[in-house]
Amino acid sequence: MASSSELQDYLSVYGLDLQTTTDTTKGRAVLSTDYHKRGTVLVTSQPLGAVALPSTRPEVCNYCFRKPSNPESLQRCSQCKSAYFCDVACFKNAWLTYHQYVCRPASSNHQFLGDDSDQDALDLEMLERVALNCWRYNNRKTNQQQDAKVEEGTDDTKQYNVDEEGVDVTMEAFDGLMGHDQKQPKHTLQRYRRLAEQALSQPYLANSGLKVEQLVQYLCRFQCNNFGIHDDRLFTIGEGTYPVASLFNHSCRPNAVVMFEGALLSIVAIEPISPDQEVTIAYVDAAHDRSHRKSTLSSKYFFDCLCVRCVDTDIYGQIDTLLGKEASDWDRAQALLQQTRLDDDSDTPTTLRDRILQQVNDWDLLEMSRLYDRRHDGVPDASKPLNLAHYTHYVIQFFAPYLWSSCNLGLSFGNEQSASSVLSTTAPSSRPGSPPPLPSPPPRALSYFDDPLPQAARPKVSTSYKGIFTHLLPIIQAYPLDDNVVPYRLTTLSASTQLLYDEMDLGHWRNAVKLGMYVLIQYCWIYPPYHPIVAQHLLLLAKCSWNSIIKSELLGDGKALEKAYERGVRRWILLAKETLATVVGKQGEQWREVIELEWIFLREQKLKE
Ligand SMILES: C[S@@+](CC[C@H](N)C(=O)[O-])C[C@H]1O[C@@H](n2cnc3c(N)ncnc32)[C@H](O)[C@@H]1O
Repeated sequence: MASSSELQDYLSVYGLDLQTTTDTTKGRAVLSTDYHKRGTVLVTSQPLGAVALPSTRPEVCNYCFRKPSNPESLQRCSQCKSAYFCDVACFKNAWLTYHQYVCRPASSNHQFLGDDSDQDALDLEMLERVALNCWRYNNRKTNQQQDAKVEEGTDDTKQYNVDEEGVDVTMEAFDGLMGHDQKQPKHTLQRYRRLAEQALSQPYLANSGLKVEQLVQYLCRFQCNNFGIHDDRLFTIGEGTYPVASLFNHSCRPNAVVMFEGALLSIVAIEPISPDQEVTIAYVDAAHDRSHRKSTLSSKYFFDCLCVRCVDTDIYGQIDTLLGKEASDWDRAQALLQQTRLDDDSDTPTTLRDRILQQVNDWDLLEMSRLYDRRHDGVPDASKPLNLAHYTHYVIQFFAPYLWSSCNLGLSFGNEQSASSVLSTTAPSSRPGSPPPLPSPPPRALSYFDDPLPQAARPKVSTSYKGIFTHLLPIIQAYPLDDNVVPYRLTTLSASTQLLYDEMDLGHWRNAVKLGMYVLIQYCWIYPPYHPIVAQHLLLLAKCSWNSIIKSELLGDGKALEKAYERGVRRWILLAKETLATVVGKQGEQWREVIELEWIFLREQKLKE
């Protein structure tokens, strides 16, 4: 067994410390010992076991979990016909570590069958993989101890590099994980016992000496600790046991996020973190209502969340009141979206989707921009329900300066500091992988604004989240509401997000821009500005705005509208570049896309001059 300092040594290299709290439910907490900039990779974590979701198997390398842009380039195992690999090297590594044990001829292959919702199949596969690794590790340790006895006087120096996560570190972290075995419901333990017996019936585990109780304990740990593995678009592609990453506690307003490069997990700071501050990640999506978050955290992780967002009196806590109850709203939204339109002759939209779409179709972007322009004193008409268009344009006046100042782009009226120069200083140097050779347009071009929004924007209120919230909450809550489409409710957000993707699929780019702006506002309430979901959404907005320019040119919509989209493209690209570079990194597809879009956009602007 590794001495307890090996894990601590590993964490200390990253400026982190694992401390035991006085709260027995909480257990340990990871505290920072240094000042960490936003974007810093706080720690990396290797999987003890990782399984791809059945639906993603033909697209993901079964060993390294990379997802090539062309899935056809993956090579399929000729025996089981269900595992795909980047190349021979990945196949060999997989074969040596686990695939030789789990690979069965396609005709007898039960394990890989099933769909993503077949939790038993996923749990069983993960259990077998982790059990195999634990068994091999224990064997190796026993052999090493015997060898050490024979070679008396052997040097007892460490066998690992402290800055690399050796297997000793992974195993020490795994051994200490909480499983809340005593709190698991009886039926769950019965299910785990059945899975454990099934795993031990496999020929390669039958003689491992592992016991059913031990495997039941592993399964309890999986429930409270495992991660969904996502690709760089944040789509879940698999599940992994990452013992080192599992040391981090939860907050609904976290200061760090989990990112993946293939199967390698990184914990990345999304806010500056000071010494003695706890590093937290989110176990559940913050875009859920408080009762949903709390019940998931309580049933799956066995704790009552008392984070800053879940504490009533705090400003973040009040956000949940604004977003509304999700359980009923969410169900209603889904039901309404599914509901087919019964009366096709009627002009009155009958589904939530139709109502939102009608508001989006009626939404005059130019008129709204003028009404809520800094030169006018536009506030929504208090006698009418607050619709999506008025809500979005009114609130974005507050959130645009907030995003700008949070992202520290240094753009303001009379301040021509180049965004790229700021980018180069804020981009993390610790991130692996070098940027691809991409065109680099003149930096001043994008940061030059023909209108000096947003820092000079009206209304002049604080650009802090708290300031905006305190100012806006009583105002937007004072408006009468159309019960069917309440702009700030989670129900409306979820329905609008689906509609946004549908409109993009249909090439309705101008509607997509409007919906995208609305969704951005809701994200600003819910996520910190450097959250990867926000970064990804900014890129989407930039793309929709660019496509709207093309469409406007084709349809001859007029210069004013084109200008509005151009301003949008500039802003969203700048923000997307900054946030992507910081939290997602410059090695992925999204970085390439934003740089290419910037290049095309600036070339077009030059041609127009
Ligand atoms: C992934 S582990 C986190 C590391 C854990 N604290 C440890 O010592 O191993 C998840 C467990 O930590 C505890 N936990 C995590 N976040 C918490 C929080 N915000 N409040 C209370 N307990 C928390 C719960 O017991 C949960 O089941």
